[in-house]
Amino acid sequence: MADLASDHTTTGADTRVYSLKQVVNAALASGLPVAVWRLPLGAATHACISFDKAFQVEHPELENSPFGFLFSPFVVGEQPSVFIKADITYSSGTGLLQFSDAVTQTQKQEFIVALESAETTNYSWHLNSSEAIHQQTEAGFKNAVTEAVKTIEGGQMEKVVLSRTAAKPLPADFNLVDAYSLMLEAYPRAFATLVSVPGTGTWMGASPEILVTIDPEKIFRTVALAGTQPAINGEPVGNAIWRQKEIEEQGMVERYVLSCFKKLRLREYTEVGPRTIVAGNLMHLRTDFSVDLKEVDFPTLGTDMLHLLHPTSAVCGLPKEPALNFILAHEGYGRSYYSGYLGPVNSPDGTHLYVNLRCMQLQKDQAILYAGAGITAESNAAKEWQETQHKMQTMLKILTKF
Ligand SMILES: C=C(O[C@H]1C=CC=C(C(=O)O)[C@@H]1O)C(=O)O
Repeated sequence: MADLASDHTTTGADTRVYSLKQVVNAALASGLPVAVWRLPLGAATHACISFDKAFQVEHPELENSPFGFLFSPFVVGEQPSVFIKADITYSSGTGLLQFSDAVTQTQKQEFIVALESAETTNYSWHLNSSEAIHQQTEAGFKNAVTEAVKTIEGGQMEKVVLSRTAAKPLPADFNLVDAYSLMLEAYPRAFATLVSVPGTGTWMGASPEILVTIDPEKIFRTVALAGTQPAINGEPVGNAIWRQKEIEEQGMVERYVLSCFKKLRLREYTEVGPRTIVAGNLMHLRTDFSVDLKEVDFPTLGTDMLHLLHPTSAVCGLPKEPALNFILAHEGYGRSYYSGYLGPVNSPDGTHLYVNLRCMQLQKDQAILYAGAGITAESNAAKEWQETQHKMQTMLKILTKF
């Protein structure tokens, strides 16, 4: 282990090399909020830690935000949108920690002491203050799907995304950072996150769905993602055959993205797809949208699209309002941060907000897995239930590795 009594500068940088486990455990031991992320196909894992224990934002604004990590629920206002300001940053690429100018010498020294014992001890993660989560039964979920199909046939909406939870006991030797590392390996194409905030709780996930990203070259991106079928090992994605139901379901998400551009009177965008993509054990249809902000003068596009898009038709439905009301009335539980959004804002790699899918919430002794499925007039309740089971495999596979 590094010599902790010496060899660190008194300004921004600490010259010692740390492991991700040390950094996360030191944050947990110090009672601080921490977020960890790895971009799809990214080589390095990044983390940020805030000394502010409960920083909440009412209406996230991307353009003027300092560097930090945003964690927002499905229903804005039902849970807080948490912002983990990057007081301390870490990258596995260098193994170095960086302290922002806002960090005092005392805070820095205390954190360095916490790092000392952080490699070996298995610290407990931050828990949600109201741990009880209502479970949706198989019969309850299928009834909700049947009701949804009737409502769609009645013309009140075109599509609604219904979801459910499943509680799984944590294996005796479960370790938070080891689980995250297993997830990085298992899902190299996913946006892989671990967020742990005092009072808010701990979530881990491997999302396939961009909500809003703006890279350092000032390219804005979003996607329309929908339609699901199991990926067949070794089978080229080009051979995938999609039913009319999935094509229409994805088409609705695409139309919704286009309607948001239209609302903002933005015409200069690029649209590619839909194409088949692989996400873990599943395939989806995805259309990619991009806007070059160097050429289009629209400085607030990121924030404007974020608020228009969320919750997208991939997690809520179409039209948005009746679909949301249907979810709140029939889903039978609160989604909390599942199908909300999360990611770094104004990091050196830009802003990368993804939809919180293929995720689990870690309680003291169990994991709560979340998954949903898009319901249209063509939906069959048994198949939709099975689809949620397939989606839950993404996190289940990680739990069974212990
Ligand atoms: C709602 C989820 O997935 C969405 C994203 C892709 C495909 C979906 C679908 O085919 O239903 C969902 O809209 C989830 O993973 O819980």
